[in-house]
Amino acid sequence: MQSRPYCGEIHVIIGPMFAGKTTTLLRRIQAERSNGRTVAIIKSDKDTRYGVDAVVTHDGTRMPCMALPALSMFRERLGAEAYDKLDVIGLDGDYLRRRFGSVLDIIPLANSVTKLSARCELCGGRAFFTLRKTKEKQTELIGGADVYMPVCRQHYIDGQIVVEATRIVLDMDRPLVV
Ligand SMILES: Nc1ncnc2c1ncn2[C@@H]1O[C@H](COP(=O)(O)OP(=O)(O)O)[C@@H](O)[C@H]1O
Ligand SMILES: Cc1cn([C@H]2C[C@H](O)[C@@H](COP(=O)(O)O)O2)c(=O)[nH]c1=O
Repeated sequence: MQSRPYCGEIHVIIGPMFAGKTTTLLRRIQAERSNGRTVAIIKSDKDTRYGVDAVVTHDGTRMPCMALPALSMFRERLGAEAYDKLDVIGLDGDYLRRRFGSVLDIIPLANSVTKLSARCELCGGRAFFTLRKTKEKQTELIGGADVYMPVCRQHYIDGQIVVEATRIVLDMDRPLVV
């Protein structure tokens, strides 16, 4: 009797910044390696925050990785047969709580989805969202605690009002260019 081909697993971890997505991933990798498995680590080459060729947590734990311009290139680099278990991590929402990147597209294909929370920097409660502290408006803005903070629902709403008011005031102070 022919055995069925192994068809792999996909596990997704989402959540706001500082929720421990990278920490969880690095722990899983460590556990897989301890079990004698070979693990490839891939990240977007846009993420240059704490180094180009390493995945780094916000508290400084790091592991070397391959940085690719598009994550879908991992098939070209490693071969479609090279993996049987895929752990994917990413932000589910941007600073305006809109879907971010393509991690949500993988959910219908996944075996498991874990949404982590961080600690709200304003009240210590569970933080589900990422607040941008600066006035930049573009969706993609690489940064860490200098630009972003995790917040609970209440402080997200309060924070958006404060950030928007600050933006208006700063824009009023800008010299008029004619
Ligand atoms: N407000 C916060 N809530 C939770 N963790 C925080 C916060 N600020 C800093 N950290 C640090 O960030 C670490 C999580 O970082 P990391 O795993 O890189 O998160 P993620 O990949 O989800 O952004 C925590 O272990 C903690 O040391
Ligand atoms: C909310 C938000 C985040 N980003 C960027 C900022 C960081 O470089 C990454 C998230 O990294 P983490 O490992 O989850 O901490 O994404 C962005 O470009 N736009 C946003 O709205």
